[in-house]
Amino acid sequence: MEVSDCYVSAPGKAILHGEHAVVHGKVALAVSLNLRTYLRLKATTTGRVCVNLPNIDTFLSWHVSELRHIIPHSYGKHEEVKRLDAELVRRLREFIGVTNGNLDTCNMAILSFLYIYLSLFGSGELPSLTVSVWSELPTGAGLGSSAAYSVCLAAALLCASGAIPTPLKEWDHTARWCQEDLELINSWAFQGEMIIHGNPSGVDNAVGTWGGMLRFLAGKIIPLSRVPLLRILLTNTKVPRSTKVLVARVKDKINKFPAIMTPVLDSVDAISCTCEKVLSEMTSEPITGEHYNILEELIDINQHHLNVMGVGHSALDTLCRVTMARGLHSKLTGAGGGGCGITLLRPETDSSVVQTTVQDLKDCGFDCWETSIGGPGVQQHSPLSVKEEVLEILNHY
Ligand SMILES: Nc1ncnc2c1ncn2[C@@H]1O[C@H](COP(=O)(O)OP(=O)(O)O)[C@@H](O)[C@H]1O
Ligand SMILES: C[C@@](O)(CCOP(=O)(O)O)CC(=O)O
Ligand SMILES: [Mg+2]
Repeated sequence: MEVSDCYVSAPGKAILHGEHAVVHGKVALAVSLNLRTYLRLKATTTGRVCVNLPNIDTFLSWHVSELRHIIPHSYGKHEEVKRLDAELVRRLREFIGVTNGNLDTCNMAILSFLYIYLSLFGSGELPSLTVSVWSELPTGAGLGSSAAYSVCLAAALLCASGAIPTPLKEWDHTARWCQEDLELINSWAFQGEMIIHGNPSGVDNAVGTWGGMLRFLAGKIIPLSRVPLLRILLTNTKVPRSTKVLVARVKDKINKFPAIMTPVLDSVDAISCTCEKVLSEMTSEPITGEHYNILEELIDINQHHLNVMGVGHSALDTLCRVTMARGLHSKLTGAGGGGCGITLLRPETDSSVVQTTVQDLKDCGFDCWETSIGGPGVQQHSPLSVKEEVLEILNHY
């Protein structure tokens, strides 16, 4: 089978409000970041499928005949599926040697690659190819690296299978797919997220697919086109954590104390809705200090709620305390339990205040940088439009 080579990329995300609550049917507001995951898919004639994941030190390859044995008998073509094929997952776990349900970083990444690859190609000839991925995002830190990875896999493998076209024309540097193709990419990326997260809401892969800022509620995605330019500081506490474990922890808490936890989730929902309303007002009337005061209060209240849900961490408390000492408000973003937090900067926040805050946070051992938000969703690239340092890594394999 002939597959065409391609480069694709997808952005990471920050959740402004609604993480965890969104898994339980509440509203989340999320925005894409200017940090991206890049993937190169190269057709080969070696008869092998090679996966190079330098961020997580994983380099594996199999002969297509080995992979052929994994596919359940009487396997039909899976063009669009909402649920995981449990039999395929079971066989894949057996193949990579994980039977106890405990998946580490490498196994989760490989399982989601093989799942999408075999689902898309399993009913026909398995193509020989090499997939290499490099990300600017920290892995497992709350910025949606799993979703950016899954979106890239879905886009590249769907193109390779011919299910969607490669949108890049000869003269283009970057190109995006039509709405229908994006929906297909998003639904396959969601499958990857199901393997990595267990029970994902779908908000992360939606941001990775469409980019920009969006409101997400029970699978319904509404892009927010009228939003003010927000200045945000991102801090990575570097405390490792797993989204899957944290999502399961919140679920246990809700099951244990439903009467206590339900109002907390409802309150987070109201925070997201209030935030959305304020952001919209900020685009239709002159921005005032009061708008920012409300945004800051919402951040503080939500951070308390996330602590109540059991997804805080002392490093995140340190982040909140250190920034508060400079008059800045922070909350965790993503699954919490460590990982990253966001700090809202006011338009009038002096660059000297930003600099000293960044230094204070670095002195705590954290990574910290001001970020720009709202970058494009999944894209196909010509090699010319991939940053040289990224291209060098992807072309190394
Ligand atoms: N660049 C990458 N290369 C390979 N796998 C990745 C990459 N980025 C993320 N992953 C996969 O996603 C997992 C992290 O997902 P998760 O715990 O949801 O954290 P995050 O907040 O970054 O999405 C990793 O364990 C790995 O399996
Ligand atoms: C906690 C959650 O709301 C977001 C998880 O984001 P991340 O994987 O930590 O980047 C889970 C989800 O929405 O699926
Ligand atoms: Mg994730």
